[in-house]
Amino acid sequence: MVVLANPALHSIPLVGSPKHGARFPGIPVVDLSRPGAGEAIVRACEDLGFFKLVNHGIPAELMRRLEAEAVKFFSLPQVEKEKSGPANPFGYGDKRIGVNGDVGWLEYLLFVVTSDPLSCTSMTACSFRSALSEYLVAVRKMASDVLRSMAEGLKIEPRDALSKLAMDEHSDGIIRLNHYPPYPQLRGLNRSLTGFGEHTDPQIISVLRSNDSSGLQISLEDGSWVSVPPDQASFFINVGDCLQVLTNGRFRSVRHRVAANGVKPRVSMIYFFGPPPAQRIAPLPQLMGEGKQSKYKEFTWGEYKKAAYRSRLGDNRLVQFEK
Ligand SMILES: C=C1C[C@]23C[C@@]1(O)CC[C@H]2[C@@]12CC[C@H](O)[C@@](C)(C(=O)O1)[C@H]2[C@@H]3C(=O)O
Ligand SMILES: O=C(O)CCC(=O)C(=O)O
Ligand SMILES: [Fe+2]
Repeated sequence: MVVLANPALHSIPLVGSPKHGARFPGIPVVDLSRPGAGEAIVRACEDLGFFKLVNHGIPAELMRRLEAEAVKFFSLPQVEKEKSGPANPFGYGDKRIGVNGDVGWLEYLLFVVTSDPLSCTSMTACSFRSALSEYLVAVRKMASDVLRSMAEGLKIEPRDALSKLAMDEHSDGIIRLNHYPPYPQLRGLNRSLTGFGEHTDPQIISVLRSNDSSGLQISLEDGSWVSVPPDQASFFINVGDCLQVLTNGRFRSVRHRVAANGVKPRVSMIYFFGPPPAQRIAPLPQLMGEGKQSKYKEFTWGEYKKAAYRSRLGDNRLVQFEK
């Protein structure tokens, strides 16, 4: 493993660019406004656990406003930003991800989404809070549409079987704003710095939007990595560990990572939709044929999350819950 010998970087590993697999047909694109969206979502979640969403109905202005507020925050002097930290796990974080020794070339803000989104961000400016609050409301509505459409594609009733887990008033939502700063010393090296190391997201789905800077990569079933071309007008949806369990392994919780190219800063915003802490996570009975056994032991989201927060970023967190 190559690491940059700069103590300020906490030995952040370098990553090369993935070679495009000749047989990879590209990231699936789902048009949420079209009648066949449900089937397309199911196909993408089975094949990759990941897809790009277009015609999602979220005004570009909402995304641009939140991005501009995030950029304004990340441009503050370090001492100012650190007044909102350290992330434990919520707040401002710099290079350290979680509390178990993971590091990456990024800084971030992590907030819990409460039923009153404004109260969770008392540490940020008023304009930031209102941009965030409007964004959260819009993304919630869109994620609910995506999960309903997914249920339709899976042919399960009721159609809110999935969306109600993510949209309940006690659902455990998190919003994360990531900033991967430039790193001029990388120029000419043809390498990137690990921005966010490889991992799966523990929740049901994650809804990601970024600026037009590359870096996100996903892992295919054969273990190879492919780059996701950025698209600031679209959203990217990740299947998380919970959704893999809810579908008894039919959907793939996608392994992904971010390689910080060091040239153009990347700014991303990810809304993680988790179920309520007391929610039992088990395959949906509607998806279990007669006599079919669950591949997983029973657990609640609260139990899973506790175990997840004790793990390292790259660990396979589901393995200890497999039968
Ligand atoms: C190393 C860690 C950071 C993380 C909590 C964990 O112990 C393992 C899961 C990590 C992750 C990945 C997806 C999301 O970014 C995140 C907020 C989450 O729910 O699980 C992070 C956690 C974090 O940064 O606190
Ligand atoms: O910043 C990104 O583009 C993705 C980060 C990510 O995967 C995460 O925060 O869980
Ligand atoms: Fe992630």
